[in-house]
Amino acid sequence: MSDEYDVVILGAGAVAENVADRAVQGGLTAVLIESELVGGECSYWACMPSKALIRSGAALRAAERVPGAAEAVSGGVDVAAVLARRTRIVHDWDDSGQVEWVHGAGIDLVRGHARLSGVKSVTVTTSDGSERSLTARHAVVISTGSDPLLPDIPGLLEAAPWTPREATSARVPPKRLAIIGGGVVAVEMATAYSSFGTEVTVFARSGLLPGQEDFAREAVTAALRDSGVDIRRAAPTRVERSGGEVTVHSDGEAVVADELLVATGRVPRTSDIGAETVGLTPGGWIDVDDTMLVRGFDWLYATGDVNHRALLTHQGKYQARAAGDVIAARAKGRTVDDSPWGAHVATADHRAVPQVTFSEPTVASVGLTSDEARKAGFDIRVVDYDLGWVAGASLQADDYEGHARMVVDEERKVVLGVTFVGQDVAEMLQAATIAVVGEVPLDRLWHAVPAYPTMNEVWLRLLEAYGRP
Ligand SMILES: Cc1cc2nc3c(=O)[nH]c(=O)nc-3n(C[C@H](O)[C@H](O)[C@H](O)COP(=O)(O)OP(=O)(O)OC[C@H]3O[C@@H](n4cnc5c(N)ncnc54)[C@H](O)[C@@H]3O)c2cc1C
Ligand SMILES: NC(=O)c1ccc[n+]([C@@H]2O[C@H](COP(=O)([O-])OP(=O)(O)OC[C@H]3O[C@@H](n4cnc5c(N)ncnc54)[C@H](O)[C@@H]3O)[C@@H](O)[C@H]2O)c1
Repeated sequence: MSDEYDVVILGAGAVAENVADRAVQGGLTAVLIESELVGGECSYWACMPSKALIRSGAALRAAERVPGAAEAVSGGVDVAAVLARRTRIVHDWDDSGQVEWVHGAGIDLVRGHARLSGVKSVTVTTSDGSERSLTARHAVVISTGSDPLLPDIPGLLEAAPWTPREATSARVPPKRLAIIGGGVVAVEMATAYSSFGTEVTVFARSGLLPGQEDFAREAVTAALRDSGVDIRRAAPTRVERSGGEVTVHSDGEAVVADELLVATGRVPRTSDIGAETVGLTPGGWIDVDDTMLVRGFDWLYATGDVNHRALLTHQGKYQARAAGDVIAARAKGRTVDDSPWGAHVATADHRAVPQVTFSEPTVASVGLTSDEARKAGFDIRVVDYDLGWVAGASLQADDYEGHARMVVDEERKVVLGVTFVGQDVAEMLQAATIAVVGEVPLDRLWHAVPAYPTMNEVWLRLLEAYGRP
């Protein structure tokens, strides 16, 4: 293996893999450096295992809502089978399949901890303590992801709390689980663990899913409470562990649990990457332009969680495609298209980020919420429709409950954002993303006919509710 590559990439998560792939397809050589598992957080401790923990409960409840199938449901989820499926989905935390893909794609892989060591220079410390220097001819890419944020609560660290890693890789569910945080991780893990019969208490100081439309937040909160989850709008003030039990103090009350999950956000994995050797601040998020070039550099890029643009795998991979392509274009002297929505920029990060929270009901949203659109100065009209009134939804489940909202830019008559809440709405999101990114005028959307009887007919109802422009 050479010590000089066109592109040297710190990390080999899903995002880094895509940078390398695009760079190689653009005619460059690339090496990934990984200290843990190739595939990163998403494959082994985040997106994939968390959804595996949720899916069985969702499938069971979907069956219970359809007479004819409901009668065949004779119990709750088989927890051992759910956990076994989760373990299969993460390949028992073995990355050999991903390593095979890396080699098949013509990418080199070095195992070890990578640190920047000057301009276009990276030093790798391998597991036996030896060091190896790698030099980049064109670009170095930081794709080291993020770590869980542990808030400064007295007693928290001593109580050995779970981070999302322990929650998604647990071999046995606890009888009682307390969760600090009200974001996506907290909501999804409360959904999963309550389906296992665990008694769940959530401490969410700003309520659940801040940043989402209020109707979505309320629907998820009500449904979790209905399924027995204790949701408290409070921040813990003190935590203590004694033996097998952990006590969380808040508002003069104490909640006792067997495990405590901290899901209060993320910090950048940049404290030990040699950031100081190139003038960056260790432990800080890395500020990039729309081509993922770190501001102030012409050879250093940052993609994925570490640049703090949108902490989602799909957005990170989108940034990676832009970065891999632009690195190749710059290296080969080809034309760079960095105008908005060009081939070499991640414009969608600003106003068209899709996200699905796999709760019950599921929340699928893209673009601006009504609040965000107003704050951004748009003249908007908000169009709401009850998903339960759509014929396709009434077939999907008896007494289907759900809601759809479309936020319209009145000046240009285009969709700025969409939120769906309900069972099985995740797969409906891509149409909304296309409408938002494509800035499809409403009068043209009328010609995008949804098939009958599917839940996508909500598009027709939203357009009718808006009125033909
Ligand atoms: C519980 C949970 C569920 C989630 N679910 C979803 C979801 O459903 N959908 C979604 O889109 N997003 C989800 N996310 C977010 C998603 O996991 C992240 O956005 C994504 O993993 C970021 O990818 P990345 O490649 O930037 O970082 P990572 O996946 O963290 O990859 C970084 C890699 O770099 C390696 N590394 C770090 N430092 C070094 C170093 N110095 N030297 C060598 N290697 C290094 C790490 O070992 C790691 O493999 C979830 C997050 C959590 C916590
Ligand atoms: N399905 C998905 O797309 C998915 C799933 C999981 C995670 N993710 C991503 O992973 C990232 C991390 O998720 P997350 O849920 O950890 O972070 P988050 O930033 O989404 O939510 C953190 C929450 O914790 C609350 N909080 C912070 N400190 C607190 C305290 N001391 N006491 C009580 N509450 C406190 C905040 O108010 C906030 O609601 C997010 O960016 C998310 O988008 C995505």
